[in-house]
Parts: sequence; C-alpha cells; structure tokens
Amino acid sequence: MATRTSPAPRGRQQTRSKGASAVAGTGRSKAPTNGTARTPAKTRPVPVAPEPQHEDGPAFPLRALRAVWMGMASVVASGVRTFGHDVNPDRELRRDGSGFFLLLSALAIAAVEWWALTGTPADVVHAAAGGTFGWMALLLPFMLGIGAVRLFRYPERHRANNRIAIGQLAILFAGSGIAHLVGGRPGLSDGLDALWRAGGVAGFLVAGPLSSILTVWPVALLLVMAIFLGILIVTATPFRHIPSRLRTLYEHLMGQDPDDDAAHRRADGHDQSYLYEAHGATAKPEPKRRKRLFGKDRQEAPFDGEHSGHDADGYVGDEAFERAVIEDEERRAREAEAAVPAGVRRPTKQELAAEELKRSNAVRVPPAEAPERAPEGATEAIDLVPAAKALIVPSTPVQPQMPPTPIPQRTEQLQLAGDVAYTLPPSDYLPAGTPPKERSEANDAVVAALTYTMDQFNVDAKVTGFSRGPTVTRYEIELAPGTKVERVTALSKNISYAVASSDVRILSPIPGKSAIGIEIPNTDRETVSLGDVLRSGNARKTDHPMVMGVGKDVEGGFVVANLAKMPHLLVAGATGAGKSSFVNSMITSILMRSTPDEVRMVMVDPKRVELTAYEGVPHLITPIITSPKKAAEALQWVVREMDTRYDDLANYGYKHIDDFNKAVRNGKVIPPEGSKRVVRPYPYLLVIVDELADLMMVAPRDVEDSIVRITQLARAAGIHLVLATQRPSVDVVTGLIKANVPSRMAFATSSVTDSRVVLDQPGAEKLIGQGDALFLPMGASKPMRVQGAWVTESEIHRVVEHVKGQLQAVYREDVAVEAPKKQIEDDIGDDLDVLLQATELVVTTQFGSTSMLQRKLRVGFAKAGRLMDLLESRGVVGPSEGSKARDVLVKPDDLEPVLAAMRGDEPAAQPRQAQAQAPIDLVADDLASRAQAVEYHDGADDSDDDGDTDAWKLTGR
Ligand SMILES: Nc1ncnc2c1ncn2[C@@H]1O[C@H](COP(=O)(O)OP(=O)(O)OP(=O)(O)O)[C@@H](O)[C@H]1O
Repeated sequence: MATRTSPAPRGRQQTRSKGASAVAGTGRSKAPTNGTARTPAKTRPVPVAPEPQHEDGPAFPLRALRAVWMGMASVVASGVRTFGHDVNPDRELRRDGSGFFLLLSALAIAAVEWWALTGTPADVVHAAAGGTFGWMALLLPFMLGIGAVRLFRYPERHRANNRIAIGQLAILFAGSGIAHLVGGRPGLSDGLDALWRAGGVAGFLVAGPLSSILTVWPVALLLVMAIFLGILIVTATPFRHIPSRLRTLYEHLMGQDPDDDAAHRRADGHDQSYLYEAHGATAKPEPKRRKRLFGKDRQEAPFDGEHSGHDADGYVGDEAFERAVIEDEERRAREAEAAVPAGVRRPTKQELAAEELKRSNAVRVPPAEAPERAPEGATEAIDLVPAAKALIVPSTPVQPQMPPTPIPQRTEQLQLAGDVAYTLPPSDYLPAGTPPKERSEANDAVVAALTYTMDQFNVDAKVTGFSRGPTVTRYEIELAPGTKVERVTALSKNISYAVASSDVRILSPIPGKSAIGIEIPNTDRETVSLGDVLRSGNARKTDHPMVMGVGKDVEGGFVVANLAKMPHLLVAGATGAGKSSFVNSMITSILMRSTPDEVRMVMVDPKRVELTAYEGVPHLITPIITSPKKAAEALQWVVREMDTRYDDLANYGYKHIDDFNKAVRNGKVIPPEGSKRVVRPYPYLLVIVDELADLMMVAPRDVEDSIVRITQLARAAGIHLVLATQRPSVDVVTGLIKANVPSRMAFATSSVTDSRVVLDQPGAEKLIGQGDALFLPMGASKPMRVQGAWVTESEIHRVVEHVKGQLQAVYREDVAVEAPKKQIEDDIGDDLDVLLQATELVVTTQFGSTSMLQRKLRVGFAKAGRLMDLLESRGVVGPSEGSKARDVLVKPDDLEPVLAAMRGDEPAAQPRQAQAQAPIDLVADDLASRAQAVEYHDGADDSDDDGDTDAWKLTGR
C-alpha cells in the first residue's frame, strides 16, 4: 500500500497526482519542524506520486469544455449542498461532474417521458430510455435525481451510493419485466415499438425467457420479490428489521418524534439514514444547529449576568481539556500530521475511500449484534433490583447531536408536597456540544499505521473497522485463521510507537466480539457536553430523580446511570484526571432533573473550592461541610438518619424506601393512634465526599465505621454515598470500604497499584486524563471506558441560580447539633484523665514542676514530661526554663473553662449555628421545633408555622 507503481489510466492519474502532490507538499513543509524529532527510523521510502504531466493532458478545446462543464456542475452542486442542512464534502472526493451528468439526464428524460417533449433530440432520449426500460422510463428521472443528489452531497460514501444504485437497478429491471408481462409479452417479431410500449428491451430480456419456461404468475411473483429486495437494498434493511423499520417509518410519517433514534438504532442495529434516503431527501436531517450568540458558539457564549449576578465573562473553569501550552490550530494540525509514523505515507483520501470499498466488513458492527451490555453476574447480586439496571445501556455507535428537547419528560411545574410549585431548570441552560465526528483524518492515519505495523511484522490480520468515541477510538482487528491473538498483543509497544502514543490499550477480545480492540487516543478529542447526555434518549427514558449523565462510551453512545442502583460509588483518579468535573456533572444532573423533595444532598468538600458553587441550593440539608472533623460527624448523622428510616420501614412493614414512599403517597401509612406525626415520603439522600483521604486522615476509624455501616445498609433506606479521592491507596480506600462500595469510576491513576485498588485490575493508569475514565458499575465484570460529561462553571452557576431562585435552603440543624460533643484533641489521646488531673494540680498549686507531677500523679519521667508539653501547648504553663519550675499562666479562677476545653466540652452549638449561614428565614422557635422534631417517635408536633418550608422538609417529621 505504501508504493504504488502500476500506471493508472490517464484521467485517474491526473486526479490522483493532485492529491499526491499535496501529500508530498505537506511532507516538505513538515521537514523543518519535525526534522530533529522525527527522523524516519525506517528507510522505507515515502513514495512520491509523479508530478502531473501536462504535455499528456487533453487538447485545449477539450480542457476548456471540461472546465465549463465542471464550472456549471460545481455551481449546481453547491446549491444542492446548501439545501436542508449544509454539507461540505472534501474537495478531493467531490464528483460534481458525474452528479451533474445524472441530473441533466434526469431532466432530459423527465422532459420527454413526463412532459412529452417532441423533436429529434427528444426522440433520441425516448429511444434510449423508453426503448431500454419501457414504462419504467417514467421512474428513471427519480432514480437519476437521487443518484445526482447523493453524488453532490455525499460523494465519499461509496458503499452507500453503490448500494442504492444496485437496489435501484434491481427495481428498474424487475419493474421492466413486470411491464413486459402486463404489456402483453411482445416478442421481437412484434417490432421494437411494441417492446417499448411494454417493458422495453430490458423487460423483454428479463421476463421473456422466463415466462416462456414458466407461466406468467410465478414469473410475476419472482419479479415482485425482486422489487421488494431492491427496496430493502436501497434502504439497507435486513429482513429481521423490517417490522421496526416500518414502525419507524410510520412514526416518521405521522410526525411523531422519531427521537429515540438511539433506541431504535440499538434495536435495529443500523443507521436510519435510509429512511430519508428512501424519501429522496438523501440525508437524515440533523437536529437544528443552535444559533450562535454574537458570533460565538453557544457553549462559549458568556452566560448573562442577569441570572448569575456575575459579569459576562463566564467563569474560570469553563474550558474543557485544559492545556498548559497555548498553541495555535495550525500547530495542532501539524501535530496530528506528525502522528503518522515514520515510514508510513499518509494515504490520500481517494486511496482510503478505495480501501474502504474493498473492505468486506462494515466499519461499524451493528449494535443489535453486539451484546446487550447487561453486566455479567448481575443476577447474583443479593439485591432485589437487578444489578444490571445500575447502568442504563449506552446507545449506538454513532450519535448525531441530540435535539435540544427539554430534559425531563414530565410536567415542568413540579408540585412539591404541599402547595409549593417548583420549576426545574430549563434544558437550554446546558447548551448542546459540538456534533460528534464519525471519522476524522486522525483515524485514517491510525488505520494506515496499524496496517503498516502488522504488515511489517508479518501478522496476518487486518483492521476491519473502528468506532470513534470522543476521546479514544477503538480499532477492531480480525485475525486470519491460524493467527495467534498473542501475535497482535505482543505488538503493543510497536503499535504505540507507530501511532506515537503511549496510551494504547489492547482489549483481547472486545467483549462479545471475535475481534481484538485497540484503543488509541484521538489526537482531536471532543468534549461531551452534559446537556447532550441528559437530552439523550437513554436519559429521557426514565424520570428517576437519581439519574445522572455519565458521559460517552468508546462507541460514541451516551452513558447514563442511576445512582440509586449503584448503590454507592467510589470515584478515584490522580489530580487533574477529572474527578471534580465528574462530581459536578453528577450534582448538576440532579439539580436539572429533581426537586429537593425527591433528592437531598450532603456535600463534604475538604478542599473548600470544588463544591462551593452549590452553596445554598435547596437540595442541601446542611451547608457544604469543609472541615474533615465536621464531615466525620455528618457521616454519623447519616448513620442515625439511616437508622431512623429503617425503624420506619420496620414499623410499617416495608422493605424499601420506594415502597414506603408509595404507600405514604397513597395514604396507606397511618401513624399510631395519638401520634401527631405527619408521615411524609423520604427523599433520596445523596452524600458526596469530594476527598475521602482528608477525612480518613482525621478520624480513620470513625469515618470507616460510618461508611461501612451506611454502605452496608443504606440502599434500602434510599441513602447513597459517592466517595471521591485522589489517593486511592489502601489506607484511604480500605478493604472494608472497598468491599462495600460496589460501583467504581476510575479516572487516570498515577500507578497500576492505584488502578488495582480502585478497579481490582490494571487499566486506569493507561487513561489519558481530563475525563477519560473506566466505569465499573455494580455487577459488571469489565469496566467500560467513558469520556466523562463536561459541564462548565457558567452552566453550573446558571443552574444553581435558577434552583436557588425557586426555593431557599433550610438546613437541618441536627446534622451537627446532635453530633458527639467530645472533641478530644488527637495528641491527648488516652491521657485525658491524667492530663485533667495534672492541669488541676498545676493551676491550683500555681507550680509548674515536672517532678511534682511525677510524684503526685505517680507517673514516670517521660509521661510527666509529655503532660507538661501538653500543658504548654494549651497555654497552661510557659516554656521550659531549664531546671526551674515553669510559669503557670492560668489562674485558679479560670480553671473550669480550661478543663472543659480539654474535655472537648466547648459549646458546639454557637460556632455551629454561626456556620450554618443563617438558614434562610429560620427563626429560633422554628429551629427549636425542628430540633424537637428529630425525635419524632414520641410524636412531636409537625405543624410548623412556615407552611412553605414544611412542605419539603427532609424527612417530613
Ligand atoms: N469530562 C471532561 N471533559 C473535558 N475536560 C475535562 C473533563 N474533566 C476534566 N477536564 C479537564 O481537566 C481539568 C481538571 O479536571 P478536574 O478538576 O475535574 O480534575 P480532578 O481530578 O478533580 O483534580 P483535583 O483532584 O486536582 O481536583 C479540568 O479543568 C478540565 O479542563
């Protein structure tokens, strides 16, 4: 493939040499930049196609004629291309001249056959069209017109164009045969005129011999079947997909939303462009592009300050795929060019197109043949809900941009319990991303590089196709019989070398396929916008409030997951790998889809910056917790909340909170006689910890205990944990925690050991960061590679402002108030009692002597010294002055507060309340009534005076 010496026919040669010289030109211009870094290691010559030989070209009049023809063709073609949605096929691949010819032929035949034009030229046309196909000549303008439009708009889709042409020919010939039968089966002896008035020469040839052997009816039946087959070929419809295609066609014709193209395609296993092709529209209408604001792409457009209170510059953090190096597009293009390995000539587009024709296998495997992605072993899960459902199946390989229809398919005005109306944020707060690419030059270059590498090492295998995801493309390799899989896997380093990427991941086999998958990062990555994920068919299939947009898989299918079914998730990855972005997508998904009545959240953000944007959203039950100590307490509160919910479940005889809630809504849960409690449905509770390591450093045992209790039991109580960490080491993600957090999301880790901690297998160390992740939902045996959804800071702020405008946050005071009061400092540890005695002794005697402590407290020298250090650190005594006793800094009158502080008895409520950021509109009485309401079992009165807030309280107690 690298050398091409056989002489091509003149015309072809000229076209090819254009492209080839372009390649040669690129090669030359590359030399100065690449010279040092990329000297070709192999000396295989880069073939340079011959320069155009002008002396051999056609004579001037012919060239002029050709130029005029091509000029007219390209004017007409450009007009056709701007029809509907714009297409812009590559210049090199255009076939405007041929398309123009077909169009003129269609017009000429229509003029003669439809409008009965007469005259000598018309007679010639009629003789050619009608003489050949008889009555079927009436259909010829249609067919030629379709061919012309396809050549203008999609000249590069050789396979589809050829398929349609073949199908049309089948219809044409079979139709002529039928016309021949209907026209009285004229023979040659009846004269050409009689033939023309039936099925023409073609009809005579097709039906004549057959009908003389068989009778008319079987032949007619055969021909009808041939027409049917032709229609199937034109529309690329396998037999088994006929019903679903008809259904889709019906829906389309009836103007129903053919939306769920993802679902249909999954069922059908094919692109549905045929539908539109069949209607002559030649292309599936893509969803309307969003209009740009002020010349900027909507995604980049600043969100208006009206919503945010911020200026119009957007927020830092809006940029996906941050790059430290500021570089221009040209340079990127050069880099992509450089990704072609040394010794491999970048194939021209014509060659690639020709190559594609040769391939017997489709580029993409019809998803219907791919296995449903239900994770194996799912049914073995103890849970009542099948594990597989944790993951809502990703859709088909190639996803066009989804139409920006509203995100939740339910009433916009959601009625909260009570009479508060709550409007979810409008869907366009999360704008659509750029349309995904099916294939790019970078992919073609990699296919060439892979083929070359396998050739070079004499491995009998070929690249049969690829599916392009936003970050990586999975190239499929099929082995010839007798070739060992190991031959390819052993080439991993050479493949890395050939494609100039160290992040090559080999899947052997691709789950559910007899093919080896090679995942190679795209040099032209694409951002996956959260809006697109939430608008995808999968997300709209359910209105479960805990559904979040995860991202896109390697095949370009949207991945959406239900957090309630995970039921707990560990998110890990090195710095900058994309954890926080994932957490942001998760929270934004919830805010976009659910009311505070449905989902409440506890956010722990020890890093203090990651989640601050969400401060004040009504879904929070406590201000965002930034102190690791408070976080540990909050976890203990969650345990108590869980116990409370369990008590309710047990008392009323339900196994899952969903059943309980349903019963409450149906009025089936009646509190015991005499109780003033008003039972309300429990919202889901999502606890998000953005850095587990910080918590584990402060109180490892407490935190671990709480997490384990929550994770073991909370599922049925509707409480779900999401733990994120950038240190997935065994001291942070302990065995116990791991065992109880079944779903994992691994972003790029810094080592294979970390990958093993998160996923129990290597792989995450090979990810390329910035949202590239391996997602292992509960029950799945193999992780799925996804590119995480991206939501910009501006979008987050806009959503948050909207949500906050709907309802004010009222925090649950008991989250911290009820927490254990003792906060014994770590350095005191078990010595609290003896330290209290020492303090009392020193302060009452006003004598800071170590030997006195030794004597009076009967402790050794070392311990007495340590106690004195502790007293110094707490400001009870001054620094050591050699052998002299230390100064005592606390007067006997102040002893009590000092002792209380050591015991950790400091009044926790005051700072807590201060930190509670004055829950909006909460008056002291109300606080008191809420605190009381916590012990709801003894029937605390729920009839607060603020009817509004009452309606959506966390537990309805
Ligand atoms: N899904 C994504 N799509 C596009 N770019 C992303 C994505 N996720 C992350 N990035 C890019 O990577 C940068 C770092 O991501 P992020 O802050 O989420 O990493 P992190 O793992 O949370 O790091 P840290 O632990 O240091 O907070 C982002 O600013 C963004 O530019």
